[in-house]
Amino acid sequence: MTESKLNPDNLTPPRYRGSLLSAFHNAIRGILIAFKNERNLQVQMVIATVVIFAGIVFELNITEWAIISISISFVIVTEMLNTAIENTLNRISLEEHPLTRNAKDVAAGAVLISCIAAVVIGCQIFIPKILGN
Ligand SMILES: Nc1ncnc2c1ncn2[C@@H]1O[C@H](COP(=O)(O)OP(=O)(O)OP(=O)(O)O)[C@@H](O)[C@H]1O
Repeated sequence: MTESKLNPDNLTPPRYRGSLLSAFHNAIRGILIAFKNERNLQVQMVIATVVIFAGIVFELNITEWAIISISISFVIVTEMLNTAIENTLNRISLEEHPLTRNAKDVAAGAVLISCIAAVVIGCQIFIPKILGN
């Protein structure tokens, strides 16, 4: 389908429009594909599991669990968006290009910021508990 034939009020090409159920199925597929193919996501999930286990051991309160949950989700979401951006750029062209480099580096930078924030939050929550304060 050419771009000119797309309805500006609904930019999804007709052949990809589906039910709510198929949208949910596609989203689950996206999550599974990302976790299967992205080593960084697998490492982040291992770290998240350790953090959740530590949260149980140190008996985090409801607010601390909320902050930890948001931090873990933030890292996973930025990593998945980074993967989506990388895939899109690679689909457009595998040729070296400074704009592709910038786009990939900016996306990777977003992941780095989310990881640093998660580490800082983890330290703020767990260090006082480890030190027994
Ligand atoms: N087509 C390209 N043109 C220019 N630079 C590129 C291109 N593809 C990748 N790069 C550079 O190489 C880096 C790594 O890109 P790549 O697509 O291999 O990501 P990756 O190593 O799989 O990253 P991640 O670990 O986040 O999945 C990019 O951040 C960018 O600096």
